[in-house]
Amino acid sequence: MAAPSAAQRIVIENAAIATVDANDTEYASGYLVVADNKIESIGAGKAPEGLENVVRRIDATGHLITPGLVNTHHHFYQWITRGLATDHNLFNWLVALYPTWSRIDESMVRVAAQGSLAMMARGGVTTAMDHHYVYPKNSGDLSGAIIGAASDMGVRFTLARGSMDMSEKDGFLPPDFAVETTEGALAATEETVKKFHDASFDAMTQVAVAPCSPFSISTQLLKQGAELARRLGVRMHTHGSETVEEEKFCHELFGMGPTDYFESTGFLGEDVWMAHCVHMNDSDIAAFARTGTGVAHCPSSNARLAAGIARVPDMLKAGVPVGLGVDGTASNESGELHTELRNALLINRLGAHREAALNARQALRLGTYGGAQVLGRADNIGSLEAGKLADFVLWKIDGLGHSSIADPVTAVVFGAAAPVTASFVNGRQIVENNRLLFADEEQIARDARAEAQRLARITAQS
Ligand SMILES: Nc1nc2[nH]c(O)nc2c(=O)[nH]1
Repeated sequence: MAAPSAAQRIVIENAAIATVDANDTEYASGYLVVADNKIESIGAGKAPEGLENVVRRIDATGHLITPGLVNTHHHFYQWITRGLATDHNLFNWLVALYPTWSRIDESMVRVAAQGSLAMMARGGVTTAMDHHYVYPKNSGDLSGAIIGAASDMGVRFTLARGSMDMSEKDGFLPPDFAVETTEGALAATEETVKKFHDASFDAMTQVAVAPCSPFSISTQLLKQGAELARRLGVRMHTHGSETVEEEKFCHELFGMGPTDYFESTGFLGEDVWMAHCVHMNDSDIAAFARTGTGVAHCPSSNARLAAGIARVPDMLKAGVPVGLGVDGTASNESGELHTELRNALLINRLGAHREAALNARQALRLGTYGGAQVLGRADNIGSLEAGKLADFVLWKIDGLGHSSIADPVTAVVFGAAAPVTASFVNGRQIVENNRLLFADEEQIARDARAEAQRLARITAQS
């Protein structure tokens, strides 16, 4: 029998390190040793001597190393419908955009996924997710195109296979032509999980069951979606409590608020994370804490759509797992996650808790470990600890934007978006000096423009 090949090591030294472990351990000058796709050791000072099979040494002087950022809510297809309906609230924004979104096809979705992923990855995202809920008839293999784009770029990825089965004719929001049948959506979701979901420790692709929102889905889809997810052992995701209009809709149709409605369908639990959660009262937050339901906090999108300010400090105090989300880029045109750390901190300080709402380290935790928690991956990513997967970022903090800020974490969270000198996923470098190593940004930009124009033309002709 052939001897197992020895692990290949990468040694990184002389960096400030924020591990985001349970004790928030930090090193003013430390080292990180990667062996194959895992962190082998991490600590203060220089790396241990005598390591074998060291294939690369990096002198990270002038950098902060953090866990890779984890994005917990997005809609990639919206990359080709950015900058539209810019002065709308959620409901009239959705009504304005559904007719365009209902005309997407596989080629458009592939390019939109590449654009969304590229924008995040070059800014330090190592784990991404896409809540894709628009599946027009005969539009091709949309889920396959999205997953292929993430895999090509080397980004760890969760596809939340979304669905909508209720429309205007039922008194719901989407136009009739934009929705699937309940049975069709459930069958396609099951097929997607069986084809793509990987449950292993170092999985690069996972799939979640993700009916869209209370005003676009039936109670049956929520209940059967929850049953399906639990039968297959995968996570569940949806939008909830985003706006006052949604709250009113739920009270009028279901006789209760969104959180009680979700709980009545089985759609709360440790295996669920929900986007937005802006309009939550004390009992809603307590229900999330009691059931272990996670939250994807999307501060920029909530501001763009005038939704409100989520009560993140109260959620954290109650023990609710909270991560950060870019949200779709039709409601957050920047498409970056690293700026959401700063926006989460600043926007939450406009709420009841003022300057005590969040600090820099809590913001970093939301964007890393918190994200890993809500995606169900806190055992393998989200903090820098021996045995965890080697997903991490080297932020350059000795340049113009940051060198005069003494504290490295404050520099990265409060300061301008810090340049990413290197980003690693699963022990493999995917970004160097803010450039993607496995994608051509200029080509993606050209393709995205062409596909955005093609979609606008098709919509105008329909
Ligand atoms: N911010 C967003 N909220 C949503 N609700 C829903 O049903 N779709 C969306 C969306 O695309 N963005």
